[in-house]
This record gives sequence, C-alpha cells and structure tokens, in this order.
Amino acid sequence: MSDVLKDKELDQALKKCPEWEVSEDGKEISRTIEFEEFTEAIDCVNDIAEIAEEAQHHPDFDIRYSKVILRLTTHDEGGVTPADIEMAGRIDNLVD
Ligand SMILES: C[C@H](O)[C@H](O)[C@H]1CNC2=NC(N)=NC(=O)C2=N1
Repeated sequence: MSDVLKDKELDQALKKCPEWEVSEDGKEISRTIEFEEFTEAIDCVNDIAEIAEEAQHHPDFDIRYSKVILRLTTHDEGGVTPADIEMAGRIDNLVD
C-alpha cells in the first residue's frame, strides 16, 4: 500500500511544519530559506546534506545566491510521505 499522504493528512501533518508549502500538483513540499550571504546558504546545504545522508532521504536543493529552496518528495511513491514530513521537521530543527 502507498504511504503517500492524502490531502487532509498532508495539511494536518504540515501544521507541525508551517514553513513548508505544498506544490500545485500536491506531489512535493517546499521551503525557502534566505541568508545574508552565499556562503551561509552553502553551509546550510552542507548541514542538511549530512542529515539527508544519515536518513537516506534527500531534498532537492535550488541555490540562488543567498537563498535556498528545498523540495521534498518520495520519488519511489510519487508523492509526499511521512518520510518527507520527518525530514522537513529535522531540517526545521536545524535551521530555526
Ligand atoms: C535507495 C534509496 O534509499 C532511495 O533511492 C531513496 C534515496 N533518497 C531519497 N530521497 C527522497 N527525497 N526521496 C526518495 O524517494 C529517495 N529515495
């Protein structure tokens, strides 16, 4: 059975991660983090990379100078699963 969260389950789960928003197609969640400098953005990506490796669950990163856009989805399932919510929470703990 698929682990993909239904719309209502996803809305409920994101109450704990209010910085994250659902994409238009509902298949991923994203968060944007802004820094003063490019090097801070890169440091943040490196920190997140460490926990992503540990969890074997990896966000997509879009680095735009001092801004980092993170996207999470479970590729194998074609949507957002509890693994994405857990990673979003771990990222929040790291950066907030
Ligand atoms: C085998 C390995 O665990 C899988 O390919 C993992 C790797 N990291 C992953 N990361 C994310 N975000 N989604 C996945 O479906 C995924 N799959």
